Amino acid sequence: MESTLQLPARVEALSLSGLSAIPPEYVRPADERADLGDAFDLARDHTAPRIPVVDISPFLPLADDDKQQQRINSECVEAARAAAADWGVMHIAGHGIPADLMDRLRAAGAAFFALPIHAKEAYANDPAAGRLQGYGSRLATNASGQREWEDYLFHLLHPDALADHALWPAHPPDYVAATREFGRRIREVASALLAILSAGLLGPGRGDALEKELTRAGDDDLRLQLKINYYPRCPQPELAVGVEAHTDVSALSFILHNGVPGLQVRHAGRWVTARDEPGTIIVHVGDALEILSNGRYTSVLHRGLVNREAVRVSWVVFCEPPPDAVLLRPLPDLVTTDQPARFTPRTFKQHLDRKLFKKHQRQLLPPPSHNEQHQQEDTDGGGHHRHQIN
Ligand SMILES: O=C(O)CCC(=O)C(=O)O
Ligand SMILES: [Fe+2]
Repeated sequence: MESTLQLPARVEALSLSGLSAIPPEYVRPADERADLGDAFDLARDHTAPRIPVVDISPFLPLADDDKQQQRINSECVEAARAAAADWGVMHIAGHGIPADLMDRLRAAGAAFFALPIHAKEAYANDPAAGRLQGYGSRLATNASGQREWEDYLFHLLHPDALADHALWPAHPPDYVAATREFGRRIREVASALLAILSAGLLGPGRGDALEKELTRAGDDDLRLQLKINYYPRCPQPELAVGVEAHTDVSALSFILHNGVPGLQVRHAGRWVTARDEPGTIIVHVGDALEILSNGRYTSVLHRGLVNREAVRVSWVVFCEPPPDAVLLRPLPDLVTTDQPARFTPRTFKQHLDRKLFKKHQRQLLPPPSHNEQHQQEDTDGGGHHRHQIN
C-alpha cells in the first residue's frame, strides 16, 4: 500500500499564497456563518456591552495571611465575583506584571512566528504520536470537520521542573528567559486571583479554599500551559473562524494579544468582541472553576475571529490542576439541599476525556443547528478543549 506522508498545511502558507477564496475545509456551516465577519468591523460596534475591568492591585504582591485578611474586604472581591458570575471573563488591571516584561514576551513570540515556516517546522508537534507540545495547526477531527484559520505554538510553562526547554524556541535568544519569567509572574497572579475569587464565593477568611482544592492542599503545583495563537490575514473572514466556539477546560486562562481584535465572548445571548484595554490581561473562567464553584462562576463560551488586514497573535496561559491527583468537585460549602451539586466528581484528565468524547459523538450525529450546540455548551459546560486535542 502506498503511504502518503504529508506535512500538515500551515494556515500561514495559505495566507501568504495570496489566494482570494479560502479552501472549502475552512468554510464554516451556514448557521455558524450568520454572525461571522471581519473582526475589525465587529470591533466597531460601540453599542456592545463592555467586558468588566477589575483592578486586583489590593491583592498584590501576595502578602502574609494577616495582611491578606485585611485586604480581603476590598471592593475588588465583589467586582471580580460579579464578573466571574455574569460574564466568566474580565480584564484585570493592577496585576503587577511590568509592561516591559509583557513587551518582551510579545516580542519573543512575534520573532518566533516571523521565522520562515520551514524553520518553525523544526518545532512541529505530532498529536497522532502523542507529542502535543510544539508548533502545529489544528487538523479536522473527522471527514466533514472544518479547519480553523490559525497556527500555534504550545508548551508547558510551569512548574519549571516539568518544562522541556529543549522544545522551546532557540530563536529569538530572549524567548526562554522572557517566557519563563512571565510564567513565574502569572503563577503569582493566579494565586492572587484564586484568593479573590475564593473570598467571593465563601467570604473573607476563606481566600485559600480554591487554590487548596486545586492543588491537594499544596502537595501539587498548578500547571501553566502556554499556547501562542497565530491568526494570519484571511481573505474571507465572514466564512472562517480562527478558533471555533468553546469553553476552556482550565481553572483560569490568561490572555495577552498584539492589539488586533478577534476574541469574542458569549454574554447575555450575543457575541461581544473584546476591546483593547491596554496594560490589562484578559482572564477567562474555565470549566474547572465552574465545577468547583458549583456553577456560580461561568466557564465562558468564546471564539476567535479573523480579519483581512492584520495578523493577530494571542498568548494564552491555561492554569490547570494536575491531571490525575485532584478530584474536581463542587466545594462542599457550596452544596446544600437548595443547591445540590451540579457536577459529578472527576479528575481533570477525566473531564478532558469526557469532553472530547462528547465532541466526537456530536460529530458522528447529523449536525444540529450550531446555535443549539452553543446553547448546549452554555449549560453543560461542554465545548471544546483547545490545547490538548490539537
Ligand atoms: O486568541 C484568543 O484570544 C483566544 C484563543 C483561545 O480561546 C484558546 O486558545 O483557547
Ligand atoms: Fe479558549
